[in-house]
Amino acid sequence: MSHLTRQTLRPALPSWSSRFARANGRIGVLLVNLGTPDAPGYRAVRRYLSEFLSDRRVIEAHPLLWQPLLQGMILATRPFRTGAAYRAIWRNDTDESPLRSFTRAQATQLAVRWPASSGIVVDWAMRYGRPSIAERLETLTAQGCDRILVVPLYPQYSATTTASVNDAVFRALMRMRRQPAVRTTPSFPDHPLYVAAVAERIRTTLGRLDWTPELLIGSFHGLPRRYVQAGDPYPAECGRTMAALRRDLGLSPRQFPMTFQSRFGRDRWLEPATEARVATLAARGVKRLAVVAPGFLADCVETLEELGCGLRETFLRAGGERFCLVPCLNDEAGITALLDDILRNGIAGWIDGNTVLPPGSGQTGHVSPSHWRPSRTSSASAPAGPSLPAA
Ligand SMILES: C=CC1=C(C)c2cc3[nH]c(cc4nc(cc5[nH]c(cc1n2)c(C)c5CCC(=O)O)C(CCC(=O)O)=C4C)c(C)c3C=C
Ligand SMILES: [Fe+2]
Ligand SMILES: [Fe+2]
Repeated sequence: MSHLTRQTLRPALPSWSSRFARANGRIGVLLVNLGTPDAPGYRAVRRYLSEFLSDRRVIEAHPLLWQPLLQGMILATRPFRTGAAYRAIWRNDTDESPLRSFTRAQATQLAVRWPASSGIVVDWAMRYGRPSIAERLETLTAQGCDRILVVPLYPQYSATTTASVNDAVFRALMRMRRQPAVRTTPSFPDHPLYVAAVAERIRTTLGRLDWTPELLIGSFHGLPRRYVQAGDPYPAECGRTMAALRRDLGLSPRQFPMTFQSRFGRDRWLEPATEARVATLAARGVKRLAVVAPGFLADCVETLEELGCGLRETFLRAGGERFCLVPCLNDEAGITALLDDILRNGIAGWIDGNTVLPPGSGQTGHVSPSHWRPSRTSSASAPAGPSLPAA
């Protein structure tokens, strides 16, 4: 049974010694979100946007055509507008963007369930900006992680997000002589714990209001339509999330429609567009509106500024009277339970119960207690929904 030996508690080794004296046999878990600038000023935002919008998964144009446009006109102007949006939501207490604070908090809370003494090291990274995926993979391997689970924090798969994270991981591995074994986790658009956590967030938030929304909108980040025509399953996965949430909340598509926000550039993007739909609803006499953004696991500039400020203003200006933005899961207990389940599924065969198996032990091992597997149908239950008028 020596191969089942539990990892002993070891403090992180100082970097000079870890290079030479590796504590092998650990499992690394790397949570990855999109990324965010280091500061809301022009230079930091420009640097971030330049990295983000140079990703060929995000902008599918030939660099010879795209780079002159990006480095010229777009990065000369866009950072002012984007920087103003970040300034409006910047956390002055910690001097960072909410996305970074919440992503760190999600990793910290998961690490409480899986402390270093379990043989599992939980860490986090950003696809664009810092901490980078390459840097955190180096750190994890230096801490003795010879198996690494990468968890892209996107419930719905898109090549622009999930695949881009995986690209960056494997690009970083290309520079390593001694690579860890790596697994990446699939999207989870109707994972019961995800659906239950978002539905609960909606119920609690709307339950605290002293008014009743006439309509709840589910707004997802948009995507150019041609990416979908080329095979990106993103809108279908958003649809699965909406179907599961509607089931859980007992709402119809009319009471809880799906929209897409954040058009960028001249291409046609997914429709209906959140902003246009909200303006139309207000013009048709809807006075009380609630919005939730289920595709974002953490509040960020897209939710807090674009929806919480911009969309609110659009609605009120067009005749709306009450507006509520449901917060993302952020650091709620529900997200820790979800990430814990994703982790357990992801490392199946690498641990037995809560004991880390040594690499190459040939043990299948098992983890409990997850019963979720990616599927086309949700098994979410259907407790009472928020009180919205009938469709
Ligand atoms: C062509 C451009 C873009 C595509 C495609 C795209 C897809 C996409 N993005 C997210 C999640 C987030 N995007 C965020 C910000 C953001 N996104 C774009 C452009 C595209 N996104 C830009 C230019 C920006 C910066 C803000 C702005 O200038 O408008 C964020 C917020 C990050 C933060 O720090 O708060 C998130 C999160 C998804 C899920 C997605 C595809 C499905
Ligand atoms: Fe985006
Ligand atoms: Fe946006």
